[in-house]
Amino acid sequence: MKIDVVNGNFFYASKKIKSTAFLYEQDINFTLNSGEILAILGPNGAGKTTLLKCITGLHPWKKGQTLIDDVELTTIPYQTLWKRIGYVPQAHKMVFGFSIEELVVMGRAPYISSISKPKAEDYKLAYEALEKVGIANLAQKSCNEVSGGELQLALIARTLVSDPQILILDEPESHLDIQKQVTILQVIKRLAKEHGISCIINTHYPNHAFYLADQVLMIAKNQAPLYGPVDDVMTEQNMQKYFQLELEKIAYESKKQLLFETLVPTAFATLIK
Ligand SMILES: Nc1ncnc2c1ncn2[C@@H]1O[C@H](COP(=O)(O)OP(=O)(O)OP(=O)(O)O)[C@@H](O)[C@H]1O
Repeated sequence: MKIDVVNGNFFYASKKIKSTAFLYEQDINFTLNSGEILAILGPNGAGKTTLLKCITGLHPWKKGQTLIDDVELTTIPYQTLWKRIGYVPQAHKMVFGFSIEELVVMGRAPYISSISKPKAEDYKLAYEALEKVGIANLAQKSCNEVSGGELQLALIARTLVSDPQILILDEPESHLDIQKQVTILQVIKRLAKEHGISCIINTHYPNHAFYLADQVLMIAKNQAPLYGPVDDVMTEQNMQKYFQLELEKIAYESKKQLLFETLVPTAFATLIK
């Protein structure tokens, strides 16, 4: 599915917070086609999580709009919308009284009527989703007995089980060991490239944007949002400006073929000395 954000901007306002200063220095605009991956990068507090919530309508835009296949998101019925969108929030260690399998089956909710129970087919799909993220062996464990990373993988499986056409992930790799990070990145890339799912991912790892993304949206306080193809946006100059950190781009080559690029903080060199 195609997602457009057109002139989007937002501010938090409540009885306590009177300010109506926009969070983003300039309005957010981007287009993401079916099967494309957009990585959102930015320092802590730049507004990445807020942006995902605005894109999905969880926080209504104060200005601008989200279009799904050219239809204004707010006009799409709630249940139809959440069959299309899978949203994986940042993982927190939550206390659930459920097993991992039950947690994942709950992802089928948009397909199950409020008076029915999940059927054998729903459990089969849940098991397949758990296999996809590599934790089918934990199906019968209680959510309280697994690690933060394992719970994160279960939350991703819960999203996959509803067969979304758009996948929105808020720092899905943040609690995962390096092997599981690679698994998750491979799963996301496969879902996009083989199943045509459009993915938006918040990440603190520039390397993951290099590996995964077709496009990058870079945001930071008091900086205009930058949006475009990975190589155009993720330059040493832009990273320094948006993250206040000097980085050097290094190419990883094999047999004179560029396999991927990585950004290394130059400060590491002085730490080693
Ligand atoms: N519910 C809220 N009410 C008021 N302000 C909020 C609320 N949630 C977030 N903020 C503020 O909005 C700004 C952006 O927060 P957000 O969580 O979107 O940033 P982020 O880029 O996702 O950060 P991080 O990388 O640390 O997860 C921050 O200054 C934050 O303090």
